[in-house]
Amino acid sequence: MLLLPIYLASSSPRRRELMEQMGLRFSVVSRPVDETVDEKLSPEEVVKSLSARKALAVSREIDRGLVIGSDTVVVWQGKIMGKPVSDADALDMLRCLQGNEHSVYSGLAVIDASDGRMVCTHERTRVFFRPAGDDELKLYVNTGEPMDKAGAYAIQGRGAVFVSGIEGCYSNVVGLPLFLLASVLKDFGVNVLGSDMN
Ligand SMILES: Cc1cn([C@H]2C[C@H](O)[C@@H](COP(=O)(O)OP(=O)(O)OP(=O)(O)O)O2)c(=O)[nH]c1=O
Repeated sequence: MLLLPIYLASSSPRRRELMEQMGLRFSVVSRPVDETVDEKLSPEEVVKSLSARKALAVSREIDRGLVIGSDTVVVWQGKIMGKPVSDADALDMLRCLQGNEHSVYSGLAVIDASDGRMVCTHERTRVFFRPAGDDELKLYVNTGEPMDKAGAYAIQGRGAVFVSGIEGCYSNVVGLPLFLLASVLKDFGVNVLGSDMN
């Protein structure tokens, strides 16, 4: 039987590493998408909509295979934070997050390119930051790590020094909820732990 190719529709090195952690054979194919969203959408609607757009942009170009798209945002007191646009923006985000709890939402869209069937879902993780002063936050911004991360931190990097705890899925915070991905892939006939592994 021909194995179904799997495509990760993402330019994120974190998502690629998380996919590798699952032992899946896959290709990375990322296409630019319009990331503007209606401000009235809830966080889960935002991440699901953007995940679907990313996966669709790739699935349109192929005849066969499963395409995975994902999007991650940080939500603090109802405010959706994407990636910071400047160091000052990163510092503003971190000032909000320190000493507080926030949620990380990741969307997950999987499309079977052969028939267009799509499963689109999301996961939420609560994250708790200890209090931190401006001196420390500025030092962190100066590392450069916050710049391509939603909410201006990386739990898998030095940003971990601020994280006093989480409730929920860890890989969801890094950018791809792996237990959810495994469960959705099963719906499409791919068993991550099974002998039919790609
Ligand atoms: C909160 C958090 C986010 N992130 C990252 C994951 C995502 O790469 C990024 C959120 O940006 P996204 O827009 O979700 O993804 P991306 O632009 O990096 O990649 P693509 O759209 O091509 O898939 O933030 C971390 O790496 N660690 C964290 O702790």
